[in-house]
Amino acid sequence: MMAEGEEKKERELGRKLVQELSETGQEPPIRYIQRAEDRPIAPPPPSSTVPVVDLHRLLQTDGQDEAAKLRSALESWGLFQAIGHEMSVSFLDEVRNAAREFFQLPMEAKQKYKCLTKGKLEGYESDPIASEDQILDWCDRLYLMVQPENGRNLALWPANPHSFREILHEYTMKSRKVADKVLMAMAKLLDVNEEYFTHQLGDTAAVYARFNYYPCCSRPDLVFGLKPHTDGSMITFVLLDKDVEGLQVLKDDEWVRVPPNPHALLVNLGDQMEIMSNGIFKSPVHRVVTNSEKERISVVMFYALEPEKELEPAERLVDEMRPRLYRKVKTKDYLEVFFQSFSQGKRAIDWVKI
Ligand SMILES: O=C(O)CCC(=O)C(=O)O
Ligand SMILES: [Fe+2]
Repeated sequence: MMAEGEEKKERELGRKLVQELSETGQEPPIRYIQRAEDRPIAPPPPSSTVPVVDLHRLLQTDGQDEAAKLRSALESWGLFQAIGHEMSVSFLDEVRNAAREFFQLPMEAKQKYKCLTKGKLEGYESDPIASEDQILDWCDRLYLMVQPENGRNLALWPANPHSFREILHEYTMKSRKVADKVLMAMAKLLDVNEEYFTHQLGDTAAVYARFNYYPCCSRPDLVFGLKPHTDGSMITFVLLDKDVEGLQVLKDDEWVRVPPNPHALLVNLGDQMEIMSNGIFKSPVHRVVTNSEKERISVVMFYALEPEKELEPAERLVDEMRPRLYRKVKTKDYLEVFFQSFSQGKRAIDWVKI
């Protein structure tokens, strides 16, 4: 572990990326070490496995069985592996490879994409520090707004690998189509207007791509790649590493490992959907563990309401039988509380619970 003097020096010189810490092969610095009671312990074999939903089947006229699977997945897990989404494995591999190639560039080449504006989260960096006593995650990331298109900061979009921008654009467009389909199927399940969620997102939705890179860690028993959290989005897509496992989801107080599946896109509900569905659908707590031998990547798309929009349960889902569970807030106010809570390993949703 890092001595106190060394830590002070680090604070003065600026922070190292996790990749640089990993390359030293030393034990993780103290700021990454979880409290004894929070450390990852390998979960026992789970009593259930993450549900898989075939989106192609779901949208066919006889898709009732698949719709029932979707309902159960969203009510009891808050996530599922989507197949039949019409993106080919070779395309998904291109996205994964673009991510991997970016993180493999020399450090000087990546430093260009560091965001220098304080308070802005976009760009290449390690876990942003939001509070003094925050325990840091063993993860570097490249975080980019992809929609609305006029909100893109192209200076932070890597020019290398040379196909990166084109692939990210294509992935953005294709994923959005899938997101709209999933959201329409969800609206149908809830018996609200089929376009309720897609309209709420609309042209102004804030969509961010986050490329996560989890370098090898000599002490996976002490740190998290990502500490337990929920997403602040409405819905999230995670393109998991093709080979290396790491993501776990909390289901009935038990950590369940999410296995890699090269064809699938993991669909994960965020807090905004839990609120909008008045608690019928859940925003699951999940975490990422590290690996001493293998690095891992993931590519995540977060779909969220435009920051000025009001966030509240759909009126149709509030009645005498099901009273309103969350109060109305402005999305940007929610997200501000969300990022603070996230850094401390706390849930923001309690702040809007009635
Ligand atoms: O890397 C993963 O598998 C999940 C990432 C995640 O949960 C996130 O970026 O919010
Ligand atoms: Fe997440």
